[in-house]
Amino acid sequence: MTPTIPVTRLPHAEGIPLPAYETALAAGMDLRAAVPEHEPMMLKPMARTMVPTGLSFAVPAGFEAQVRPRSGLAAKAGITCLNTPGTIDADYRGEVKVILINLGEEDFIIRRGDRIAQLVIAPVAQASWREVASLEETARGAGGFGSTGAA
Ligand SMILES: O=c1ccn([C@H]2C[C@H](O)[C@@H](COP(=O)(O)OP(=O)(O)OP(=O)(O)O)O2)c(=O)[nH]1
Ligand SMILES: [Mg+2]
Repeated sequence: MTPTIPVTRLPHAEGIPLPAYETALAAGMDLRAAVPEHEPMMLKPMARTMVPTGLSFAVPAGFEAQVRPRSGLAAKAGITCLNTPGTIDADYRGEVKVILINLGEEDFIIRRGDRIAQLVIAPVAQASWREVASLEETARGAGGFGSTGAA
């Protein structure tokens, strides 16, 4: 299924391409920084910031959008999304922002149009609770947190 997402480009995103799949079967569309041309952002080691994308969009009901890190930025510069995966609710109409943190050792510069994160559209379910006295048994039971062994 290929949902179509209504999107508005805010004035500060003028001229920045909409997020796009970079390859035929990519899962994510790269999100670009809508920072002013003359005011790149500087992210010092261990600092975090909210990077504007200049985009507001209406994710269809039954889907969510996830804001995820780009592996290249993580591997090369220690840049990641602090709240990964960021959750964009289907009823959110504000500007989508990317919360980046610099876990590397060098200052990181974010320039206008840089691809800073990626957006994955995923189906999502809303659940309701049915409170019960006890749960059905399973082989795993309460085992977790390494209960099956390390290697
Ligand atoms: O990386 C992100 C994460 C969230 N959002 C926006 C869209 C999302 O629908 C809204 C709320 O996000 P979330 O529920 O994660 O944050 P919250 O702290 O629980 O805020 P709220 O009380 O508004 O739900 O913020 C972003 O723009 N970028
Ligand atoms: Mg919330």
